[in-house]
Parts: sequence; structure tokens; C-alpha cells
Amino acid sequence: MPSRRLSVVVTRRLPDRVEARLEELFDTRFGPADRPMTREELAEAVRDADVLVPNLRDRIDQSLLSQAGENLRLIANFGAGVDHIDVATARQRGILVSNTPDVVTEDTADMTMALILALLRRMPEGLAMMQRDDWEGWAPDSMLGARVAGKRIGILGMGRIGQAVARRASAFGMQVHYHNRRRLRAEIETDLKARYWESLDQMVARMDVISINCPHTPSTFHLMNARRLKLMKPEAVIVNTSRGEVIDENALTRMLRSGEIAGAGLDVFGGDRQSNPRLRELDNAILLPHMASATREGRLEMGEKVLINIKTFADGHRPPDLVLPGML
Ligand SMILES: NC(=O)c1ccc[n+]([C@@H]2O[C@H](COP(=O)([O-])OP(=O)(O)OC[C@H]3O[C@@H](n4cnc5c(N)ncnc54)[C@H](O)[C@@H]3O)[C@@H](O)[C@H]2O)c1
Ligand SMILES: O=C(O)[C@H](O)CO
Repeated sequence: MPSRRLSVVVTRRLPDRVEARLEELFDTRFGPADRPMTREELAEAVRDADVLVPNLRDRIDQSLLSQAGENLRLIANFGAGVDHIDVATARQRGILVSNTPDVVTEDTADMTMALILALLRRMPEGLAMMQRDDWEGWAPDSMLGARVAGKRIGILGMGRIGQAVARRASAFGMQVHYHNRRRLRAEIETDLKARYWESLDQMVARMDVISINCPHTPSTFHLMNARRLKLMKPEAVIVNTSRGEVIDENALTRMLRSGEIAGAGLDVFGGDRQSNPRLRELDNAILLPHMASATREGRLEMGEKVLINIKTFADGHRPPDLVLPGML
């Protein structure tokens, strides 16, 4: 551990208050406000810094890590998801990785619920009708959606955000079901009124709503592939606020177009993380620009978590939000 002030590189501008504190505590440099760092800028950062603070737009892969200098000891990610970081290679090179869980949970679960409500109750269609000035007045058969209460929601990935979605869904009268890598303890299941499905296929086939809340890892890549998507009831909808790669987006697009799946609410997209143009043409898909955790309060708290992780490390302790390869 160096006795000098730690040199910290933050790849993108953060909230003012967080930046000020980082500058007070460490020798801190910030990337540009209006764009992610280039590959060359990232390589220079990992060569020189003790600590790197990236976000999900920065690809911290094996090739970048192979250019890391001896000093680089901590990657303190600004965000909960770490699928853009090669955590195993970092570990092998003795570089710790931390993230910002918990502070994104409630906001992300709120947006998940908002997507479920918007899909089942046809909010975008109603909004568009009003904006077109196309409304002919109330009618008994106009804009009929599906009742939320009583519907079955199947949550894939019952961690922090999955459980927060379960609490909201339950408050709206939905029946909560889940599939997770590990079954929850009985008292948590009881508290959440949630039924566990060991078989993801069986759960998917019986739900009215599927909510994706597991991380993107090699074992979840296209977990919702064409075969599984086909198991969904034709009137069911799927919502993804985790990472786009968990769903086979091309298969989903085809099935939304053919009506084999009634609707999708997507905050996240695969590959280059931009929405696929063929999805944008569909009127049964609600697309959001990766904004599920985007609240002013949340961003500040994410910054504070980054600060705590770096400060704890600087003081010679294990950062509280350490990510280990086995956890993923
Ligand atoms: N859209 C956004 O703005 C936004 C915001 C925050 C987080 N996220 C994403 O949400 C993800 C989940 O966040 P979290 O805080 O709830 O994480 P978490 O670690 O608390 O929960 C993830 C859950 O998924 C389960 N899981 C992992 N692999 C699985 C598999 N193969 N099959 C079934 N279950 C599996 C884990 O056991 C865990 O219970 C993050 O990794 C991130 O990618 C997105
Ligand atoms: O992983 C996360 O935290 C989100 O996707 C961005 O806040």
C-alpha cells in the first residue's frame, strides 16, 4: 500500500459533491463529461493509477488489464452490474473489484414495476393517442388492458432488485413466483409470499409477467433464448431491467412481431447496448434508455459507495462491496 495519496482515475464526470470529496481525499483525475474514455485513454489510466473508477460503458477486459501498471490495485466500479469487467483476470492479477449494490435497488425496482403497469395497462398507446389528438372520448370498449391484480409474476434472479420487485408486485395484488440460482430461506419466501420454481422452463410457461433481474454472466447469457421465450403464454409480457444479454433479442423481436409474446418492457439491450432498430418499430415494446437506476439521489449514493470502497481500501481494509469471481 503506497504511503503517498492514492492516485484515482474516474473515467467519467460524477456528481459535484462526490467529485469534490474524491479530490479532497485522493489525487484524482476525471475523464470527459460528454463521452466515455477511448481505449487509449483507458489504457493510460490503468498504466498509471492506483485505483480506477469505471462505469458500464468502459470495457475492462483481459487485453486492457494486461496493460495495467503495478500500482493498479482496485477497480471501484460506479454501478452494481460488473459484466463489463473481467473480474477473474483482475483477481489473478491481484486487483480488487468493488461495485455499488443496494443504493440502486429501490429505483430499479420502481422502474420495473412502472414497465409492468405501462405494458399491462397500455399507457404508451394512451399517451400517443392523446398526443395525436386522436381520442374520441370514453367508450366501454376503448383501450382495454389487463388487470394487474391477480396476475402471476415470475422473477428470474431473486437478489436485491428481484426481491424489491416482489414486494412491489405483491402490493399490487400480483402472485409472486421466482427462479433463482439458490432457493431463498423459508422465512424470506414467507415474508415475500413467493413461490420457488426449480425449473425455469416450468415457471416461464405459467406466468403472465416475466421480470429479468439476474446479472449478465456466462451462465445467464441468453438464458431467455428462443426455446424458452416460446414457452411463454401468448398473452404474457416480459420486462428486463438487468442486462440485455440475458434475452435473445432477435428471437424476442420476432416473437413480439408475430404476436407469440404480447409485449416487452426493456430498459437494457444486448451487444453495443443500444436498442435494436427492429425493436423500435414495434408498438408492443416499450424501450427505455437504460434509466432504471437514474435518480439524482441514487447517483449521489452510488458515488458515496465508490468513495467508501476506495477510502476503506486506502485505510488498509477490505472494501465493503468487494466482488469475487465466485459470487457471479
Ligand atoms: N437497469 C439498471 O439501471 C440497473 C440498475 C441496477 C442493476 N442492474 C442490473 O441488475 C442486476 C441485478 O442486481 P442485484 O443488485 O439485484 O444483484 P444481486 O446479486 O443482489 O441479485 C442477482 C440474483 O440473480 C441470481 N442469479 C445469478 N445467476 C443466476 C442464474 N444463472 N440463474 C438464476 N438466478 C441467478 C443470484 O443468485 C442473485 O440472487 C445487476 O447485475 C445489474 O446488471 C440494472
Ligand atoms: O448496474 C447498474 O448499476 C446500472 O445498470 C447502472 O446504474
